Amino acid sequence: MTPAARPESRGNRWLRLGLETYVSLPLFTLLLLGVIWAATFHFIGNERVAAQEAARDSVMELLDTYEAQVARNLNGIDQTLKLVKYAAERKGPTEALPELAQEGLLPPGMVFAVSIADATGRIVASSPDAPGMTVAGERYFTIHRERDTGQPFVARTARDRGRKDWHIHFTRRLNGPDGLFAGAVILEVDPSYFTSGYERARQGDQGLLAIAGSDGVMRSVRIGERTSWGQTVDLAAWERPAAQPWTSALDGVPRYTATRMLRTYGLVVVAGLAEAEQMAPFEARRRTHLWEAGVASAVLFLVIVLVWAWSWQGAKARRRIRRAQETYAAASEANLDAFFVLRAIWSKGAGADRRITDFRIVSANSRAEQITGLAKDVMRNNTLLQWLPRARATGMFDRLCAIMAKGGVYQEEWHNDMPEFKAEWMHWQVVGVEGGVVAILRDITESKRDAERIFHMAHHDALTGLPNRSLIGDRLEQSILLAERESQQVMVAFVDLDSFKLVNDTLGHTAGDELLKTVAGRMVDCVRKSDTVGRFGGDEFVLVLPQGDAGDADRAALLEKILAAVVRPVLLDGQEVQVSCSIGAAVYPHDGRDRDTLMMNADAAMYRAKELGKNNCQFYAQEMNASLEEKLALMEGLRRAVDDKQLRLLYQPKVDLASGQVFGVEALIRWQHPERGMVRPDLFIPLAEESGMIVAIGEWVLREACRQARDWQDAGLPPISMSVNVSPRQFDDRRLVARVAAALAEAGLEPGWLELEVTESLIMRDVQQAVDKMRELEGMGIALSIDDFGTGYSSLAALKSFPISRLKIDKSFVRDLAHSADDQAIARAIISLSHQLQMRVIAEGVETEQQRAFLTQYGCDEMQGYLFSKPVPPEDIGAMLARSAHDTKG
Ligand SMILES: Nc1nc2c(ncn2[C@@H]2O[C@@H]3COP(=O)(O)O[C@H]4[C@@H](O)[C@H](n5cnc6c(=O)[nH]c(N)nc65)O[C@@H]4COP(=O)(O)O[C@H]3[C@H]2O)c(=O)[nH]1
Repeated sequence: MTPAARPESRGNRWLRLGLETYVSLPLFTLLLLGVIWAATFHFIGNERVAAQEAARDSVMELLDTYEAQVARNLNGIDQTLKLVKYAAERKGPTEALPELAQEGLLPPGMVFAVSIADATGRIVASSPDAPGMTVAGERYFTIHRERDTGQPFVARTARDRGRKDWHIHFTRRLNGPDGLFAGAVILEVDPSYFTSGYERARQGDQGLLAIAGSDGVMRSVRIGERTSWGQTVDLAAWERPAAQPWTSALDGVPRYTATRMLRTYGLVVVAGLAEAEQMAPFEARRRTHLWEAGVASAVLFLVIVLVWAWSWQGAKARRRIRRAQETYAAASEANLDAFFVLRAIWSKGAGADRRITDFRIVSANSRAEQITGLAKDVMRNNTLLQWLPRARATGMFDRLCAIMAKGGVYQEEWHNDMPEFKAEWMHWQVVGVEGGVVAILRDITESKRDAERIFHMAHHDALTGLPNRSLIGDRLEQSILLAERESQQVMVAFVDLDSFKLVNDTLGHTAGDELLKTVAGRMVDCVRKSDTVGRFGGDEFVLVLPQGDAGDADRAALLEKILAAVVRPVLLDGQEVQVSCSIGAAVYPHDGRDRDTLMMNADAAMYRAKELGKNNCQFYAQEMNASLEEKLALMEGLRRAVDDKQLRLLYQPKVDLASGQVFGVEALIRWQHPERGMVRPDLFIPLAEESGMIVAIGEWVLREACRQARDWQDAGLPPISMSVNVSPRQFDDRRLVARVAAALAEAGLEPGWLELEVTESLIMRDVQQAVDKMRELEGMGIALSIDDFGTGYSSLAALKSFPISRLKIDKSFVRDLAHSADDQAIARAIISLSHQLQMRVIAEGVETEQQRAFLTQYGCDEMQGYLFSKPVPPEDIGAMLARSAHDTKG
């Protein structure tokens, strides 16, 4: 690994490239080949020069020898001519030859023929004999006759008439005693006589020996084994210095040639050596040298190719490594992670004694600088233990040694407590590499904090900061596991605030939130730190209380404490508010062995507490579940009831007390359950209200009731008012007015025949909102009445502002009217109040004559109850109205 690399300069790049073997080797090879071939050609050149030199020397040597030989021969011939001339001049031509022959002074007749011609050209004596021949026409005879040069004459090679063979004629003039021309001495010589000294061993097959006349005509030429004559040549050309071989017209063979003039005889001797033959040894050596250089080059080339291939592979591998290093350096610089490359420092010794004593920081990137606050150079001069003295104590050093020994990748999240690092949480990734480790470090403090924040948000309630549903579940599970291991108990308590909704609705959500926070704080104060108080949602809290071996009494005491804490008044917006709570508890392992069972049972117990009048706590008992299960089953069935047309409406007549006439009916719902038969509304309406299904059910009731009222009218029955109950959730529905209008429109019923009954507690939750909505309905022509009047806490002021046309005395006051003075007083008060507020008053649940009598006596306007009729199917009402109409007519 290398530290972050700076970009390499162009000069350095070329230098590095030049130093690469795969580049320098071919260059060196070219150089070497150049040297080999230059040396070879130089050597060959030298040898050529030497060979040419030798050839020139040889030809000169040959010429010297040949010249001497020819000169000797010519001198011999001339001596003979002179001798014959002398003898002929002294003794006469005929005497001279026999005398000389007798004395053995004539040359052998095989080679030479000697003749003497007289002044007329007739041969007068000859040896060997050639009688009757004349040479008067020969050129040499003419020359001698015309002039006495005192010199011999050499004629061209020719044939005599007397002799068939070709000869060279050497002649001298004969003078008479008077000094006048007396004839000529003629010596004929075979032309090959002058070239017989040709040595094959020395001159080869194409060597040349020749004698030419100064007239340029060859007297005798020998090339190899062949002798010829008579060719005319340009002697001036032949006389050139023998430096360069040249090609004569004789046979077209290039030769080194040399000539020399023999002035006495007017002859030129020529020696020549064929270039090809002279240079043959050199050519052989040249080929050998070229072959040797070629082989040496090939071997060199082969070796170099192998070395080059090897070095190219090496260079490629090095380039790959360099690129990897550059990439690593660039990547590590650009990386958001800190990189450290550490190389192990080993102790001296061998085998088991040898161990890692420290790590040297070889390389680090810029991010490492940021996370450590140390410059890279400072880090690189450090070892791990110098830099992090606590690395050994914290186990970091040993772990690095182990990773290096094992190899592979090791990673962990690490809560840092070393001041050398500027991050609280780090993610370490350590990779074991050859000779050390690479540590990659990432600052994860922010993400850790985010995760913690998210975890807290996901597991805690935003309002109170208490654990939420999911964390409560976890805590309960943990507590159960612990309790299981240690044979202990865990109590789960469901706490539901009573009347919280009322506070929320009357004082607003801010006050409601404040109340929840206060109550939560009080509950937390009541329990131990190890207990969990969580908010389940809305006004529901859950407590998880590991109990050890506490008994029922202890548990009850704790829950009572919580009840007391919650019920203490709370100051909200300067107003003192008091809420109670209902608590249901279930205990592990008795009431359930798992989380869900315990929760469900605690919930059931809480419902029982509610049923039992609130502000109390209940421990789970098995039978509670039965009603809960039934409730769940009913809820499930109710979902299908509307679609499956299982709902019915019964109608209970309302009677005018003064006239006894039916003036209206109240629509009362029934659920025709497929298995349970007719289910009463007080069993399922609260469930529908709780689940929200009341909105859909209420809409169905409205439409069905309006349709029925219209049907009766269409049947010609006297029009009556139709009362429909509106539940709190239905009343809160933003679209209530629209739904009512739609139901009326759909049925074609005039709004004046519809009356909506709302409960007293409903309109008292948010008086202003209720007034607004009621005014809207009233504006449409719909009548409104207050149901169950007397059970709530209506303020007179509020009551005055409602557009109400009728108050209904709750049947709980009617029931004991005969015996209870209180109920009588209440009934009287309600009647009186209604009248004062210009409202009509109706009593419900009238079963007896006494009740009717009392009500009539105190001015109650209308009544409704079994005394007149129970709720009945629509056809009964139809019959009832038909009857009433008939009676009236009658
Ligand atoms: N003991 C006795 N009871 C009498 C007498 N005369 C009438 N009743 C009963 O008193 C209840 C009067 O209705 P409610 O006070 O509005 O009380 C209703 C009403 O609050 C609710 N309810 C019924 N139908 C509907 C509906 O369509 N919508 C809504 N939201 N609630 C309904 O269910 C409650 C109970 O309804 P029901 O069981 O039909 O019970 C009816 C009726 O059958 C009598 O002389 N003696």
